[in-house]
Amino acid sequence: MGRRAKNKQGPPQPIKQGSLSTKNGKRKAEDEDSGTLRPSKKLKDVSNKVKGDSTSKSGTPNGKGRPKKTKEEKKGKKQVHFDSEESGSGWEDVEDDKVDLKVQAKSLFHDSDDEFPVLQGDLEEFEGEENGDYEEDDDEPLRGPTQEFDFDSDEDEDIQLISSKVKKSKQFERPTKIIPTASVTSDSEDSDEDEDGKVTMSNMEARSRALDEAAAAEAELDAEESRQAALEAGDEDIGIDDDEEEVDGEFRLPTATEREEEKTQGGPDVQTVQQRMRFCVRVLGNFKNRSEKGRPRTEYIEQLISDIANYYGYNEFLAEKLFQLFPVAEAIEFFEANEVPRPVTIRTNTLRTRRRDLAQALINRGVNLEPIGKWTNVGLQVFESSVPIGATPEYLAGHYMLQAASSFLPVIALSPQPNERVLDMASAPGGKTTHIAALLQNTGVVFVNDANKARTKSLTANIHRLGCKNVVVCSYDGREFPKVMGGFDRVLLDAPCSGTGVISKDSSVKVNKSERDFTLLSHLQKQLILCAIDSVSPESKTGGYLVYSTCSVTVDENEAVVDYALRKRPNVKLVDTGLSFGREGFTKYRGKVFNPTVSLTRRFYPHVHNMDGFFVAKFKVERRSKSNSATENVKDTPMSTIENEYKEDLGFDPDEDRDYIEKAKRRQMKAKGLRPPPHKMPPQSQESN
Ligand SMILES: C[S@@+](CC[C@H](N)C(=O)[O-])C[C@H]1O[C@@H](n2cnc3c(N)ncnc32)[C@H](O)[C@@H]1O
Repeated sequence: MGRRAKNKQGPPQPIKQGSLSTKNGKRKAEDEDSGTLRPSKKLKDVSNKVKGDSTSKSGTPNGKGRPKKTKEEKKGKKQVHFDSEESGSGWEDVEDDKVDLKVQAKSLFHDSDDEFPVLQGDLEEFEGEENGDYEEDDDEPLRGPTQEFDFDSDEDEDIQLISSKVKKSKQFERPTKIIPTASVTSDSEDSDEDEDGKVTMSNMEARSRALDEAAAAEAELDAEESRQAALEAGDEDIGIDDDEEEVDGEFRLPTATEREEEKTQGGPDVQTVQQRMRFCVRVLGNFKNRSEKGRPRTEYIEQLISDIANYYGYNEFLAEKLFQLFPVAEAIEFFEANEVPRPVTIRTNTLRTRRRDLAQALINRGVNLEPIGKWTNVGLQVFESSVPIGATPEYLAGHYMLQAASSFLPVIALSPQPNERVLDMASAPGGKTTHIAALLQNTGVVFVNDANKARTKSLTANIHRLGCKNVVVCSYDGREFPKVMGGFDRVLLDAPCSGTGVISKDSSVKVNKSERDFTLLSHLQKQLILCAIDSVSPESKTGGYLVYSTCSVTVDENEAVVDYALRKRPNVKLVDTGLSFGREGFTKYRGKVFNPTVSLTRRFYPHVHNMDGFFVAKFKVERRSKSNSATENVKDTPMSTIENEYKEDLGFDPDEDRDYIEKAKRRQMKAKGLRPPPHKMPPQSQESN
């Protein structure tokens, strides 16, 4: 067994243990119908990391990230409430003049912040309350801290202290926090043990946090270690207890005929699938010693992917795509983590208040919260609340934004400076926009754009609620933006994506994405990134940066796009994101080799960081030298030309398409009883004639 395997970090815990699972797969439905719980313990033992409170997984059949009522809730215990309305899958109603992508892309995209759009319909509840007072504050915003990194601040401890005083009598369970980094852990100021080393009421909080952090750092090391081991050995001994062998007993991989038979009988039962997954993971962990003679590795992998798809409710294509991102055992952890909601987090709006004051105000209302971690000085993690967190007077007064922790990352990487001119190219519903405006302290200007006009309504509402006064909202296709204006100090492209990082919030992704969707998305992202680069001013005195981000974990939407941009724009280079944690981007993936600097990009995973899956890349845009000015400015280039630039990479062959169109036209004419014109010979054949 791997040294660390015995000691592994627990799973990313949900806000309240026991309110898990957004399963919508077939197995889930069966479980619920039969009233039995999904017996996941065995699997968790295999991964030896994901040890969530499986017995309490009651699950929700519809997914959409809304946890089903837990036993605690039914008994009347408190839970976190959201009153914010969930928006649609996004990107509906985009003008259809670019039929090629826009039409096809409808409903392809996923918006990382869709879960927390502007509050609607709850205002009446608070009429005549503090709300009015806050409105007066609009013209005199409180200026909060503008730096994201403030490691000297003792604010975290203060908030914890306030929080712990209020919580004393409540006996709250302490779920695992969002995972901080090893570097943060080593810096930790929380080792404030009493001199005699005793645990006291005053140091308990800090000690438990320090333990969480140490465990988190350990988890990151574990993952790294197993990745390295897998790469080096070409085999993945994932450290399963040897006595597990006995539990497997005589279990063996079914033959192709047996699998066919199984299908005709309506598929295997959930126990069989579970046992088989566990078995395959074990065999693949030490293939030389555990595999059956004559059965190749691919057979085990095929079986495992098919069972994962079945068990977790994915289509096989996506199950395989996601499986391929990780070593075998870690893949299971990833799929498991997608069954658990991520922690509820809020971002303090420093234009209106300070985090300490906000924390105090919410604690007074019965909200149990803590600072997210040292990497942000504006984030709070909400554990429990007796009030709807999306409808408190503080929320309505714009003191905070309900925002996933991962969504802070691109803005931290962007690091806008006061008085700069910033573009947020795909911005609705505005989680990152309002964060940018706050970091600019309402100075400079933020142009915020979204191709979907309907979505700019919630964007505008958020901008007003949070008191951002330096924002100009517009609605263009981002691919046209360089033609509209340019010269920005910094640009954020939080690109439309497949949402494979936010499956715990929107489980429909599990079944509604096909290979073609990923091709189209990658195509659009490549077009957008070039336009985003060309919107940055290389002359900027303070900036000249682009941040590209997605809430997806696939390589096609991330490293492949970044690598493409590096090839097409020799005047840009990747730079450090400034984020103190996250895994390095892939520089090699399934036979593709990317620019080595792609390792500067960062990946975030639910099973590692207890955040939504996310990707962040930061570019520095430099002046074009004469030698590289061959690549025209997208701004001055017609869209048709820009699209042609992608031809070779995207596998679209216009000549081939022309032929298909021609054939289709001829068929149509024949069907109408018309005689099609004689078939035109392709130029080459004519020449050879
Ligand atoms: C991931 S979401 C952005 C989330 C936003 N940055 C936030 O933090 O709230 C992607 C957005 O891109 C928009 N979008 C899709 N295609 C676009 C295009 N061609 N140009 C500009 N925006 C586009 C979608 O309408 C969607 O709102």
